[in-house]
Amino acid sequence: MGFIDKLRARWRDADTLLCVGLDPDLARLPERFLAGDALDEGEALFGFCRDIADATAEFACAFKPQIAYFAAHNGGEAALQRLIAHINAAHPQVPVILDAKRGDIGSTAQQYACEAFERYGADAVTLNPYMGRDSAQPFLQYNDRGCIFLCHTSNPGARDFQELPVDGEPLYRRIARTIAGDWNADGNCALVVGATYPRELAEIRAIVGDMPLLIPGVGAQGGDVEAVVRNGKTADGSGLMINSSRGILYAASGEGYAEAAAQAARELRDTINRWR
Ligand SMILES: O=C(O)c1cc(=O)[nH]c(=O)n1[C@@H]1O[C@H](COP(=O)(O)O)[C@@H](O)[C@H]1O
Repeated sequence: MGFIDKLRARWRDADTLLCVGLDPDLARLPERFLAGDALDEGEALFGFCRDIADATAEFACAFKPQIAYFAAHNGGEAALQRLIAHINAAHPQVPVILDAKRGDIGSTAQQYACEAFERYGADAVTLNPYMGRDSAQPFLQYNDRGCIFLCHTSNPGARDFQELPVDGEPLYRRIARTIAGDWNADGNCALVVGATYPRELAEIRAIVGDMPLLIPGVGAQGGDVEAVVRNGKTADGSGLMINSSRGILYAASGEGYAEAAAQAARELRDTINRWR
């Protein structure tokens, strides 16, 4: 089953629009992962994220590991590979989005696509559309996998370029229109829209029909869940992967970290569902 169908099945069967972000910051891991003289960074990253994934899977429509938190450390990439293999085996109904924000000339993009889909076995990957259609093509041609393009990001600097006028409309609208109308021939595209820009979210939803939207920025970045759901949902009350990373991962710092993460995930799922 392709990414978009897997996601739609998960929305329906588990009644959740919550995406659990796996951004393991070594400095914030519970004590038990940091004990001993010779810290095995890869083992710590894997063990923590496995526990979080197992505790939160029932509330998740997707998992989103952020590659930088792994690649920054010795053994981190092997840990990420093990983590995605674990999720695919233990929670095969929950799609995995590799958050890598890739984008380069075609020949290099081909290698990045191989990394995301073959090496890591991800169902989808986040991509930067800045370099244009040919930079996206190596990813798009894996038509059973999801290509999730940055459209209007959650950070303050999103305004620097993404809102500049292009032929009378802001660039983020042009990106939404081009991807929905041209790049999505195989129906495997989605867009990233920050929760911190709910007005722009409504505009983008109006352009892209029922294309799935990945929405980071609730919780730690201050995005409002009610505004996101009201402005971003599709007619059937789905269409969204609302991500929370730090708000779930670090709900507690001591031994109860997995239970606290599950509780935070359950609460956010319920809050999202209240507004659907
Ligand atoms: O593509 C992303 O996931 C992303 C896009 C964006 O515009 N803003 C954004 O915060 N993200 C990612 O979403 C996650 C947000 O984490 P929290 O703020 O801790 O929930 C991080 O992994 C970011 O890298």
